[in-house]
Amino acid sequence: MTRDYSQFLPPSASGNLPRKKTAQLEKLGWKPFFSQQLSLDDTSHLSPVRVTEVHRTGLHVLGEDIDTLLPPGPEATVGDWLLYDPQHPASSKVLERSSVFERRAPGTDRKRQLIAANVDTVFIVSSCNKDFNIARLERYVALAFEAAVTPVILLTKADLCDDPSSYLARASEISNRVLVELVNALSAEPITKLAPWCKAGQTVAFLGSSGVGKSTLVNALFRGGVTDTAAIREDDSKGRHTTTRRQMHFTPDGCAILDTPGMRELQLTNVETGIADVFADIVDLAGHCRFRDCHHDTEPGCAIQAALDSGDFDPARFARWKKLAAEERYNSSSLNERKSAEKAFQKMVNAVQQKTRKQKG
Ligand SMILES: Nc1nc2c(ncn2[C@@H]2O[C@H](COP(=O)(O)OP(=O)(O)OP(=O)(O)O)[C@@H](O)[C@H]2O)c(=O)[nH]1
Ligand SMILES: [Zn+2]
Repeated sequence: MTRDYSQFLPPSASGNLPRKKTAQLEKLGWKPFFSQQLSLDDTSHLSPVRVTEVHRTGLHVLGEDIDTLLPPGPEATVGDWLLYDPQHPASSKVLERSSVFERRAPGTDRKRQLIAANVDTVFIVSSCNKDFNIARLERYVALAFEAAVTPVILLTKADLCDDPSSYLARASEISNRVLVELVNALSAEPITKLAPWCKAGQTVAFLGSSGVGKSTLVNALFRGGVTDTAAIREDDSKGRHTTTRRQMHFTPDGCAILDTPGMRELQLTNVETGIADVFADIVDLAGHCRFRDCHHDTEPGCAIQAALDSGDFDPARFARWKKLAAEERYNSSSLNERKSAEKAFQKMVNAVQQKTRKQKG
């Protein structure tokens, strides 16, 4: 009798899927990270599929010879990988994500909203003009770090600027973990400059303010031939027409570009570790302050104040870190926490006003 020992062996990079199947999935962005999550039992009756669009009526998924709409059920977003169960499509399992962009919904319960999953690289786009803002770039880099996505900063409109190298120098100081590229998005440059991150099987996304050139860059990657960006009209469950945009496109090079409305509106919430990564040097220093809850203002034994005094530290960068960290605390706090903070503040204002009145009277 031949025994099957395979279940005792560590999962292989290609998992338990046949080579032909893997090759098809790799075009959609399949990686060893996902195959390693599959058991033999899974692959016997389930198929990996990737979510390319989220509709009110369900999830549009692509896989090996699969192009279908799953009914609502799995808590998934664009870019997610699911194990499609043809018998019970609504209970298809979501595979663990290699990265995820998410945000907290406004309101009391602050429910988590998934924006995009399994993105490999995010291009943070700004222009060599008055759009350029270090604080904003730092915020986007923190978001990327928090999502576990590699950020690359692209500075567009280099062709319209007299001294692009000064912008390059300033952006390069943000973090030694982030590469910065100058680019003229209207030329052929994007194809060559972005090529290292836009290979077949890679998934990329773009972040940046309006007008910085995101669409122009995407168009360049499609060699001007984006065919499926146009709005698609579909019927929702009540037979009404709704307009949606295709949210994942594949370039001629086979790179997936993830473009969801949510990505464009991303705010800074729950990015505490991302901020700590961007400002790792400051966080390191703060660890040397005498008090664990040091505010780095006037406390004795403050390592940050000492570094600022000695001129080792850029005070503007320190100020940006303080602002970003405070904003993050505010955005991530619950509505109740905010209300009680506002109440406490109002109480203090009232007390001060009363005291002033008494002094006057
Ligand atoms: N000269 C020059 N013009 C550029 C460059 N990048 C973008 N533009 C122009 O800037 C304008 C805005 O570019 P878009 O690509 O629409 O900007 P966007 O970031 O997609 O903007 P939203 O769609 O509002 O988010 C367009 O007129 C582009 O032609 C560049 O590198 N050089
Ligand atoms: Zn301190």
